[in-house]
Amino acid sequence: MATNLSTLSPPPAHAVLDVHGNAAEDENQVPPFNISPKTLAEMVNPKNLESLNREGVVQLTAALQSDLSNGISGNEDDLLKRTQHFGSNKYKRLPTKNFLFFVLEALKNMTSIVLFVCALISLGFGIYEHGLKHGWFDGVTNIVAVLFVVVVSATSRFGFSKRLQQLSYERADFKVLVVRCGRQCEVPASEVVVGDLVCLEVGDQLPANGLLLKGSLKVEEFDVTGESITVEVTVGGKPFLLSGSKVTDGYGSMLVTSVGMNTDWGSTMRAMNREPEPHTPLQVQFHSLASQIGKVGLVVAMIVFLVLFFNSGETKLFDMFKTIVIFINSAVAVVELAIPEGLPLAVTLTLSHFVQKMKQDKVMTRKLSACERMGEVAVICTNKTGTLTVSEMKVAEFWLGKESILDDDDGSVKGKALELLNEGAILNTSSFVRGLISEPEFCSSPTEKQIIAWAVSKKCTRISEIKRNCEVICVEAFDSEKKRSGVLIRKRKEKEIHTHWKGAPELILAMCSHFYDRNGEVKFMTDEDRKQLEDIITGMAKRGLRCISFAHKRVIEDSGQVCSNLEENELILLGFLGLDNQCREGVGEAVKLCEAAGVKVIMVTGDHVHTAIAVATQCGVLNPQEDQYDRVVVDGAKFRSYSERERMEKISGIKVIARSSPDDKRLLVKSMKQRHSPMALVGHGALDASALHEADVGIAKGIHGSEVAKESSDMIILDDSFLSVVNIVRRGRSVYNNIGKFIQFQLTVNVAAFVLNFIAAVSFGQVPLSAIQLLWVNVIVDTLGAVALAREPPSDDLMLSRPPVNQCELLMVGTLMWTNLAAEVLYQVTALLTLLFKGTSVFGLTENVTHSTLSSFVKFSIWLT
Ligand SMILES: Nc1ncnc2c1ncn2[C@@H]1O[C@H](COP(=O)(O)OP(=O)(O)OP(=O)(O)O)[C@@H](O)[C@H]1O
Ligand SMILES: [Ca+2]
Repeated sequence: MATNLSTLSPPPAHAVLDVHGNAAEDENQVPPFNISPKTLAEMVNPKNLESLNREGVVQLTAALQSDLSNGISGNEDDLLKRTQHFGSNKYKRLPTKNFLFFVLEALKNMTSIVLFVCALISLGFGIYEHGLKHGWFDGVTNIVAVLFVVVVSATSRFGFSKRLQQLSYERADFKVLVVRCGRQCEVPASEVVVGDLVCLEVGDQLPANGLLLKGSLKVEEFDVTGESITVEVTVGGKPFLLSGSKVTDGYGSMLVTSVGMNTDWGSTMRAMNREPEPHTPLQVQFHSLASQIGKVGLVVAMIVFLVLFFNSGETKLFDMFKTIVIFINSAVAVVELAIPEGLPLAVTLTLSHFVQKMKQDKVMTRKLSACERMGEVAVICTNKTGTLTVSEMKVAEFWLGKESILDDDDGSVKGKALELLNEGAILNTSSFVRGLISEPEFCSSPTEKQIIAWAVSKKCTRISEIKRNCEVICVEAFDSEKKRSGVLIRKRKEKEIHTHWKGAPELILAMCSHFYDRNGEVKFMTDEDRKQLEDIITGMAKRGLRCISFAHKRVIEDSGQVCSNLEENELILLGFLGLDNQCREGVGEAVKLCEAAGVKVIMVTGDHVHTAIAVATQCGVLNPQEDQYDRVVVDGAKFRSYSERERMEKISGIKVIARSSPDDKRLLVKSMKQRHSPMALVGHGALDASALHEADVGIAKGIHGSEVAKESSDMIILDDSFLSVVNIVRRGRSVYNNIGKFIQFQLTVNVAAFVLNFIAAVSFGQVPLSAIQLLWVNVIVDTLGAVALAREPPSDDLMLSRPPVNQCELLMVGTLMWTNLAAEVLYQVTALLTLLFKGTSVFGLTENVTHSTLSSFVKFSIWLT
């Protein structure tokens, strides 16, 4: 999109209008704002142009005690005053569920209720039979035991819900670039106040409602139904910007007019908060497994009850009733133990532990189910710059036309070529300077940062001077799709207008008809020249460099009217920069580890094919001995042109996609889905958002990722490193591993206790493990066991020579596990039954036999953990 800045009447730098004549006399007396939050809110949403025109942007800025170029003063008093008057950019959240909620939840459980009622009845019997003094004991112990169980289970669930809450707090806050007191600084979105100037570029998310002051943008808004619509926002047209929208093109700055609950986004967020976190697939499966087992348990419990009842031979009504209560108690306990509620809980705990651990490893989890899916991932698709390689680049080569220029012979370059190149480098960028003028710090993509730093290092360049002399009329922002950026500038001193382009070298070269030579002369580009220039580009790429090409053209002013579009033909080539980008330390090993673990790594990069091959070889993604490049490396354009069938055929071989556009990532995700290979995708740009969203696990980069990409992702790697991705895979596998172990443990205990009680009841007419005892075992198994297993750290052999986890396999749990389980149960039941039936004769046990049975059983269970 070409953005025309010339048509906008530039607002005065300092608005001195005192609209309300309300000057502060006393320094300490905070002058109030004479405009209400309500008026402001209603001006922007619904987009009320009339009311805005009545007020006027300049006057409005002044009324908000802000400045069109310097922003608000931003000191503590100022910020406080603003939040007091206009509110803060925070959203009221639903009160968190308190502990009592979880206690009630646990009490609502059918088993708890039955046991509680049984305990009450047994208290009644006790007192009736033995009098208050001696009869209360049994009943009260039972009641206390039930309550204790309830409290323990409520505590663990309460803790988990708090952790999840914390997670969503962190998620909602992102960094925003604002101008305060003339300086650009990053603040969390929640600290943006009314009156702030916010700088916006492609990929940003709007933190509040406001008005566009400079530049022009395309934003993606959400209408009431949640559909996204693209809206053009211009200063002269409709300058309204709504909180929560995403910037898809252009750049500019906005004045914040409403924050927090005064924006629509506020209500959206509130609605979002209300939705409970949906269960992950594993949790859902285990819930249904638990309830199915519960049903089986119920049937068996009925049988146990009937057997017990008919064996008891009670005839007196009172005794019969009493026995029934005891039996119901036992039967319920059997069911309780049979139900593996521990399974869903174990998954929940394992996942929450995962989230915590990942946070320590600089990974933020936005979606719980992603933790599970990471264990299944068979393909990791990653970009190159900053993930496989370090994020800093270095200018390694500089070519002026066909001549390579070494650092120390700058002086030998004649003419204006170098000056023009520097101009292009400094003005043709969306980056901004942060910090003090004396120690500038550039904030932008690694590429732009390096280009500017290189230009600044040239003796003849002074940023401030160039910026003062040149006015930017029109811009075309860089994105991965277009792979180039351009500006139209007016030089005030020389009264000249120039177009500057920079971008991927083949693209720029194709737009050029002339080039500069070392003597500063402009020469026509013959076919032979063109061929030589192409060879230079290929040569740089083969040395592993990212190549950026620069071109310019002087535009003839046609009756004083400058066209607002950037010219794309007959440009003069200025030169090439080659940026060196080293691999990250340890990436080679990490890629190897993935290979050993059966996870394929695909590198998708916007760079030249040869650059991609060179870097991929360095990082170990390509193996120069084995790989035939024509099979494993594919150009983005070619990949896009494949028919669906062709793509499916070739995709298993592809390891590198070069000169890719964001669309390729989406195609890749789609094809992998069709092949049922779970994939994780690492992305950063705003245009990667849909691919990130569609991938099984979308991973956004924390440092160089755009807000939109982060918003669409499942996880964010805060250090941008590929090593973190591998780390998540390892943890994801450990989730399955721990859960697998837990299933085995829980089922063994359940089945053993179940069988034991059943056999004893049928043949003995009595259950060895009483209801309360079983309840204890249940707590230990379900809760403590889950906690213990969830914390098991991942080991390296989870990665080595092991294929990715397959979810179906886990649940059918392999034959090995069933044999293990059967053997374990058989062993336990035999041992315990021997103890129970023959305890007195064989081991000479005289004590309460059931007591030792219980303790042996508990020991078995704990030992299993
Ligand atoms: N800021 C920029 N201005 C102009 N051209 C650029 C800029 N950044 C990159 N390029 C050119 O565009 C090409 C693709 O860059 P792009 O940023 O799209 O890659 P990418 O998809 O992010 O790849 P990677 O995985 O390596 O990060 C580069 O090879 C370079 O020639
Ligand atoms: Ca249970």
